[in-house]
Amino acid sequence: MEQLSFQDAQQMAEALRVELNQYAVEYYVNDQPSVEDYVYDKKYQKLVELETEFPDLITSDSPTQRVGGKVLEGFEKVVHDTPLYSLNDVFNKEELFAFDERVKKAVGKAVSYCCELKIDGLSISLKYQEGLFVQGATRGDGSVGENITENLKTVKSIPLRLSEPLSIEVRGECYMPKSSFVKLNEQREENGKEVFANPRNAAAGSLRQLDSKITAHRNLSTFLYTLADFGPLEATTQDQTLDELSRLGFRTNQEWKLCNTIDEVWEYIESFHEKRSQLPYEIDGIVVKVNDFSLQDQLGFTVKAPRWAAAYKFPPEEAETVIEDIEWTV
Ligand SMILES: NC(=O)c1cc2c(=O)c3cc(F)ccc3oc2nc1N
Repeated sequence: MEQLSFQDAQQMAEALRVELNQYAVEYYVNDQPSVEDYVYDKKYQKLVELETEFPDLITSDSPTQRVGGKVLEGFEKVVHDTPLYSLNDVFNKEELFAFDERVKKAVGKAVSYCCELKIDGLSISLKYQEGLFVQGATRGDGSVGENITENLKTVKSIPLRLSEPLSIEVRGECYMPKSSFVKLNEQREENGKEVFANPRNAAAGSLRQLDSKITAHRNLSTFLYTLADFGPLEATTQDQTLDELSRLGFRTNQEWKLCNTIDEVWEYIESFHEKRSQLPYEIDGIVVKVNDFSLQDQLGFTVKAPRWAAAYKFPPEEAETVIEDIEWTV
């Protein structure tokens, strides 16, 4: 390549970064790629050449920073600014309706609920300073988690830079798609390694890697659902929050539904109980949340969980009964 001035290289690198990050949002966040892989790969290679020749060009949001870096000795602890609570489970229609009765009694009126698929992954917390991803952590015990920033940087659906220079904290679920889980276990079986029992364990094992280069190959994804530190954002309901997260470049699960009665909630639950096995990711139920934040504040939390939410749990999916090829003695 002809000798480039630093300024020219800097302009080219910035343009390539913007273009490549946009392609990545289309592919990994919106599942709607606009270019073929080879177009991405060629431009990516060009950026790698520029960054190799001019290392000072490398920025924290460059797509080249997603391949994983140094191997850690261990994970630092992270004290969460606000706790990551767990959810109260309900297991049948009666318990769900009893939850609704408690809510109506406490707030003195019927409320709308935002219903979301309950993704069977790991809770994560992501912090951004002036729009840049600065820290990712596990839930841990709810108050103290592990700093897994290096690993989460390799998760392609997590934006390294937001569409606005905001300082916020968001929370959601990191999971492994069913198809990636099957492929990973096939590889492990071929290499004589122990297979993972389910996608949740596979995701957990992939996020607990001290070598983020391994995490980078596990094809993890995310669905974000909560703003923990709103910064300047003013969402006042859960459905607005989901729209805001999406606008900022986060991957959100689009199956959510605003239900104005508990009967609608029940219909939604029944519909997804049927569709569950066709989803490309595992869910273990439906999360039912009082939609209005002022009502959530009125309801508050118990020691371990919000009073304004319930997790309707599905029974464990019947494992496909695989009849092994029985070796018939000849
Ligand atoms: N697994 C999930 O897909 C999921 C999980 C939670 C929570 O764990 C959760 C915990 C809280 F204290 C409050 C809201 C929550 O909302 C949630 N929403 C979701 N969609």
